[in-house]
Amino acid sequence: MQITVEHLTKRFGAVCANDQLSISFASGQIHGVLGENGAGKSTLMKLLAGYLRPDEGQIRFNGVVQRLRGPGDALAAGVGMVHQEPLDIPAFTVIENLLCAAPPGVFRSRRAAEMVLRELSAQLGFTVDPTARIEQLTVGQRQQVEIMRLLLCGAQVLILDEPTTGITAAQARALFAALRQIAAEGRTVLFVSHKLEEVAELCDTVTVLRNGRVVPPGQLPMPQPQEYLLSLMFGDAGTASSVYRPLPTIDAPPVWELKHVTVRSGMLQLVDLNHRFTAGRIIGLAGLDGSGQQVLLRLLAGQLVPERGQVLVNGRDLSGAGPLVFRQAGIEYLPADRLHDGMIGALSLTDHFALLQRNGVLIDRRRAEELARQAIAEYQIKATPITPIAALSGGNQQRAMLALIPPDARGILAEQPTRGLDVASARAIWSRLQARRDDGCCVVFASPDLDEIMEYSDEVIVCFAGRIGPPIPRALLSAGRLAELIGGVGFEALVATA
Ligand SMILES: Nc1ncnc2c1ncn2[C@@H]1O[C@H](COP(=O)(O)OP(=O)(O)OP(=O)(O)O)[C@@H](O)[C@H]1O
Repeated sequence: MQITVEHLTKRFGAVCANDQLSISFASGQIHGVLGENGAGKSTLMKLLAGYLRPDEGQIRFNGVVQRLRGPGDALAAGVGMVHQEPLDIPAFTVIENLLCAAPPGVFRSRRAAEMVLRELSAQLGFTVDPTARIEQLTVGQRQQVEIMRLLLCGAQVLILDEPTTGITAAQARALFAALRQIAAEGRTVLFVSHKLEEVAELCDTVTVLRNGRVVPPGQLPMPQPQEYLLSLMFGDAGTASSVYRPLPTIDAPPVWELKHVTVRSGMLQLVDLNHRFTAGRIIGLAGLDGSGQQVLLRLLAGQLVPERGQVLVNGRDLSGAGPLVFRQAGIEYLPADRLHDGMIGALSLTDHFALLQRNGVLIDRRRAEELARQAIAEYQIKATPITPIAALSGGNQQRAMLALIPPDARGILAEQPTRGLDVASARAIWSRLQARRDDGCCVVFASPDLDEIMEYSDEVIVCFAGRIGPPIPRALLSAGRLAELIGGVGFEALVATA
């Protein structure tokens, strides 16, 4: 199905998120949509998928003008969208999600649905068990469920908003192969991303958005030179060099110390951990999805209680204490899922500062607003103090979450700190995290992106199949060696020499 938009415009108050866009996406192809955070990509996709209504302009599917009243209309017309944060029901199984979202009459019975799902999953090379509960799945598997749900509901156009965010390299490969198959069958794929390499690898065309407009006006065939696309996306900022600042050598005390700790989360158990996480360091946790990084982060945040052993925070034994006690001890946790676990989407930055006030039952609203204004200026957040957090772009949400960390924090735990962010926003986040490190904070982060691990860590800890390796100084590690360790090659020898 061909999608065409003409003079499409969407405003949010004073912000013109899509400004007179005119583009056409041909069927049977994969179309990349590139742009920095806040460029207007998600807005365009939500207009096409019926989640938003345009202020001006037209949307045509196969030449027919559409008046979409909601996502149901768009899907009935053949357009489905996979969101950055999957829109599934975690407590339901895969098959229950499929059944409750499908229009009436699509599946004859639960068994029929299960059979169709298994077939499609095998055909697309996915690894989804129809009887598993969504909350037990990885982000990558949840995305696979969403894609299959939309295809089974008849989508001829698949929109994917930052689909490789938070999934493993293997899942990304499976996704790309599936998308190529889907396009080869004549469907249209719109692939929204910040990652140039992915667009270069996968897409037949690219459309670059900047400040709500298409630059240059119209679609470009792929391949295009990377430098050219970067300059379209960011202007001069895109070609600036990395913000990595090496670490001065220091002899600092540990923020966290683990002594013979054993901890379990679901099926995964980390046994006999003995690690020190030193102040003034950035420590990257590398590993395949589900190798133990998240369990370790949650242990260090007080969200998981050890079965055995001691967790010392700034020298105090906090084994068995909960997250509140850890926060009071100066530990902050930045979850990957900013909107569900990190902040409250319906509340503004002012509301969040009000929630953090520690002065009894009275809220000093004026003070909260003042702090929100300061944070907006200092962290360059594109929002007002009263904009709901959910309305901010991913990069602005992440800046807001960082701005909420109190200045006296001693340890910051960041799960995928630049998840879904473009190059410029990622650099901004990293220069903030480095500033925190320079102030003596210990920053521990997990990322599926090996380049990010290599670029920003002072020390790297490899997690492999529930085992946590010793810290390796970044200077002693090459990208190739890291990739091998993540796959288990040489991991035993590394642990043995520690
Ligand atoms: N519901 C909303 N209310 C107010 N402003 C909004 C809303 N949705 C988007 N915006 C604003 O519109 C602009 C474009 O946002 P959009 O989410 O489309 O950008 P994006 O390119 O998808 O960014 P990202 O890559 O971070 O997801 C941003 O300035 C954003 O803050």
